[in-house]
Amino acid sequence: MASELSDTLKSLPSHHFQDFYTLKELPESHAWKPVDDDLCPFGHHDMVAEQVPVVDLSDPTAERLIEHACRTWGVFQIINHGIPTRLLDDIESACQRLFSLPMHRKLRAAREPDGTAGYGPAVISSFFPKKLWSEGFTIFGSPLEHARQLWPNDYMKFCDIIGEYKKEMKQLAQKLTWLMLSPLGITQEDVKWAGPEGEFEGASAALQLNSYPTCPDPNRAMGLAAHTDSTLITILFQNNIAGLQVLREGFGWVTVSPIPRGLTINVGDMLHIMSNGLYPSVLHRATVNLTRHRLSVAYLFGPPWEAHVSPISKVVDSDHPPLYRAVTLREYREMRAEHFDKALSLVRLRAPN
Ligand SMILES: C=C1C[C@]23C[C@H]1CC[C@H]2[C@@]12CCC[C@@](C)(C(=O)O1)[C@H]2[C@@H]3C(=O)O
Ligand SMILES: O=C(O)CCC(=O)C(=O)O
Ligand SMILES: [Fe+2]
Repeated sequence: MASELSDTLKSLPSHHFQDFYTLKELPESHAWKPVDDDLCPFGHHDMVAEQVPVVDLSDPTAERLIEHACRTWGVFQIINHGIPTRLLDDIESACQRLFSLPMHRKLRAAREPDGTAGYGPAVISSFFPKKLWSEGFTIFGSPLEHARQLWPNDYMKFCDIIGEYKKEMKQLAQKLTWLMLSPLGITQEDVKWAGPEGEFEGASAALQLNSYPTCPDPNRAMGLAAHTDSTLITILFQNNIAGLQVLREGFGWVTVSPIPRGLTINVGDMLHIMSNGLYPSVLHRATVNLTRHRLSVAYLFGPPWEAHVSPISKVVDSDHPPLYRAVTLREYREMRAEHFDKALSLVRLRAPN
C-alpha cells in the first residue's frame, strides 16, 4: 500500500490533493477570511425572503416561468422533470462510493497536471489565493479507464450508472435549451449547429461530480468559489443538503433550497452570448457544513466544440446591437483557463446601452 502511494505521488503534484477526511481543524491554506460580506458564506443576505424560482415542467405555463427566471435570475429549479428517482439515488450512491475510497485509490484516477478528466480539485482553484474545501471527479466521454483504476474488479457498475445518467441528462438538456430559447423567438432554423432536428448532435457534455466533506470551520471555508459555468446550461443535482448559492443582483447571495428529487438549472456563458445578454449567466458558489457531507452532480451541456456561438440574429436589431463576437467553446475554454472570470468581457464588443 505504502509503495503504491509513493509511486502515485512521484508523478503528481501531491500538494494539490488534500485528504479532508483526516483534518481536525481548518488549515491556514484553506481559511478564507470573511473580509467582506461577499466572502462570508453565511452573510445576512440569506434573510432576504428571495427564493430561486421553481418550475413544474408538467405545467403548461412552464415556458413563461422559465423565461422570467432566465431573465431575472439566470437559475431555476425544476420538478416533474421525468428523471427516474431510482437513477438519482444511483448517481448519489455512485458519488458516495467514489469519494469514500481511500486517497491512494482516488489518486489512481487523478487528473493529469494539464488534463481535464479525472479526480482532483476544481480547475478554478488556481485562480484563488486560498484552497477550496472540495474534491471533484470530471468525466468527458467514458469513465471506463478511470473506473478500472478505482475498482479493478468491479468497475462496470459505476460506468453503467454514469452512462445512463448522461443519456437522460442529454435529453433533458436538449428539451430545456429549447424551452429557454423559444420565448426569445429563437427556433431551430436560427441555430445552425443544433442540427436539422434541433437535436444538438455533437453537443459537448461533461459530468462533474463534486464532494464537500464535513468541515471543522465551515464559516471560514469555501466549497467552490464564485464562478459562472462556461456552458449553455448546467443541470445540477444536489443530495438534499443546502450549499449552492447564487448571486442575485441587488439582493446578494441566495441559497438554493434543495427540493427532494429537484434539479437546478443555470444559465452558462454560452447561452449568455447567444441571447445577447438577455439571459445573463449566473454567478454561483458552494458552501460547506460542519456535520453533513454534501455531494452534487453537474451535467455541463455546451455547443459542439468547434461551433461558432454568437448572438442569434432574432435578438439583435439596430436598437440591440450584438454585444459579443462569435466564439467557439474551444476558444472560450482556453480564454477561461487563462483569464477565468474576465473571459466573457474579453469577447464583448461594446458596453451595454
Ligand atoms: C466542461 C467543463 C466545464 C468546467 C471545465 C470543464 C470541466 C469541469 C467544469 C467545471 C466544473 C466545476 C466548476 C467549473 C468552473 C470548474 O472549475 O470545472 C467548471 C468548468 C467551466 O464551466 O468552465
Ligand atoms: O455543488 C454545487 O452546488 C455547485 C457545483 C458547481 O457549480 C459546478 O460543478 O459547476
Ligand atoms: Fe458551476
